[in-house]
Amino acid sequence: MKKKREELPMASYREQVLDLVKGHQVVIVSGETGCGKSTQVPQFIAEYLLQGSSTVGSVICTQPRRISAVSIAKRVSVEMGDWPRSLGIKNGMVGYQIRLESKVAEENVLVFCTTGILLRRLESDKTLEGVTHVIVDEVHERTIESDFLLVILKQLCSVRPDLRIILMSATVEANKFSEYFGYCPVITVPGRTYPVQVQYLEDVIEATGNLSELCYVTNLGYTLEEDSPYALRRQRIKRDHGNIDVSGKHGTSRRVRLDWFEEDSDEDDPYDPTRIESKLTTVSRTESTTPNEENANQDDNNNTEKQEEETLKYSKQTRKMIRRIDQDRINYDLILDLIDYVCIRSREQETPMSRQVPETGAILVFLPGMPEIRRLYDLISAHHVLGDAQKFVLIALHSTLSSEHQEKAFDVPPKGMRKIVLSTNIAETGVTISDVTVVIDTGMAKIVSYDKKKRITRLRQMFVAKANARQRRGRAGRVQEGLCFHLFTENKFLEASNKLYST
Ligand SMILES: Nc1ncnc2c1ncn2[C@@H]1O[C@H](COP(=O)(O)OP(=O)(O)OP(=O)(O)O)[C@@H](O)[C@H]1O
Repeated sequence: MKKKREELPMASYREQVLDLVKGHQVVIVSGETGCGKSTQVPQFIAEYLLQGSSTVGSVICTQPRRISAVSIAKRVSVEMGDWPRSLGIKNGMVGYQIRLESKVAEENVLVFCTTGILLRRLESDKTLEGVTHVIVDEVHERTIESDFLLVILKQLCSVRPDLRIILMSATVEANKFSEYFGYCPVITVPGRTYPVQVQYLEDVIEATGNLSELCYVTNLGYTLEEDSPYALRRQRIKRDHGNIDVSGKHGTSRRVRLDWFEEDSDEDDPYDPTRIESKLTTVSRTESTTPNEENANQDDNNNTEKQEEETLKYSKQTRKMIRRIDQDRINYDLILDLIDYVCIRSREQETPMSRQVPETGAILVFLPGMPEIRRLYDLISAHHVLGDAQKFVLIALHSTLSSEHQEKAFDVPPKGMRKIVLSTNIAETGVTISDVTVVIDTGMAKIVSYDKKKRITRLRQMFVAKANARQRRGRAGRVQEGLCFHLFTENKFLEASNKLYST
């Protein structure tokens, strides 16, 4: 455990963090995913307080979600050497507090809580008596609560000059927060994750559909019939010839507009081999970027040429399927087939794809919301093999479920059993489900948006931004190497917005 801590990129920034915190009232730690900011920075401060001659002081670390507050508290408690199950007890160093659940003792030097809990405390304890350090994690998510907390903390700075505030953020937007806090110092820490093999929809279909021509049949066998609910309705294409003059009786003439609708053909045009490829590779590059996103875009640009070449390798059948498939719908048949392939059929084959599939470890499926989780849960439970509760542990992860239920996602099942976690974007950041080796990403999320006309906020199902898709795939490589299936095409990924939405 100690060695693992030392290997995290954050470990070599310990002294720098502590020195800056001593010298400045507000410090920003901007770390890439997996650098260890959520688990390490709170420990650095807590350990510093414990080593000090004075016994006064405590650290509060806020998390945007209940699940991350609890899971990080548990991890940190173990890393700090607390006895098992000593969270929130008198002899323990670490505690946590979330809605309806408080495991905190006065003696705890480090307490994790949700942003809402700290806001509630500030109503009655305006100066945060006894607290010497407040750490606000994932500030880049920009929720109303976290923004509001920053406003209050900024005011508190002048009342409590001894209070130290540490804001932790992904690399995007760190400078904005620094500006808000009078250009306070920012420490930037590189990330660390294990390699994750990425398969897009076209790879999945190529490997599952029509490879007998290429001599390696995978037998996943996913095909999409034209009348499938997951198939696109035939597109109607508007043909417009503009205004034309039409002559009438007695030498009169009239100007009319000539336009009509034609049904788009589902067939690949044999005389125009570039037709499908060009549709598959046309990428809009007009999005605006922030400096921090430029690296990501550079990667995308470098990939474009390679991608154009690679697109040619997909068979006619795959290209036809990609054209037919409706990527805006959750394809439950394909997800079920893929889980079945990962857990069962890939073991029986020797193909390039099956060799990449990890034989053990948990499968994490990203879905947009509770109705979708419920539907897939029912389908898996009714499956002739995956529904066997002796071999598969099925867990739903959603913010409305109790923390007791959410915690089951972190338990590693006994040998021989495989865990399948169906989650919304709450598993996208902040939490580490240590045994995940395979991620299946539908690319969809439900996002709170404000309807100006109706003046209401509502949940809209949207395609995720590039950064979110990267974040999701990274969940397969937190603790070991992994594999990610994105159930959308590489082009859809490249066309996705650069802007990170908040989870
Ligand atoms: N419960 C756990 N079990 C095993 N390893 C863990 C656990 N929690 C964290 N780790 C290890 O510590 C690393 C850092 O985790 P941490 O949550 O601190 O990262 P982070 O930089 O805050 O990233 P993110 O913001 O993406 O969550 C993980 O990548 C993982 O290797």
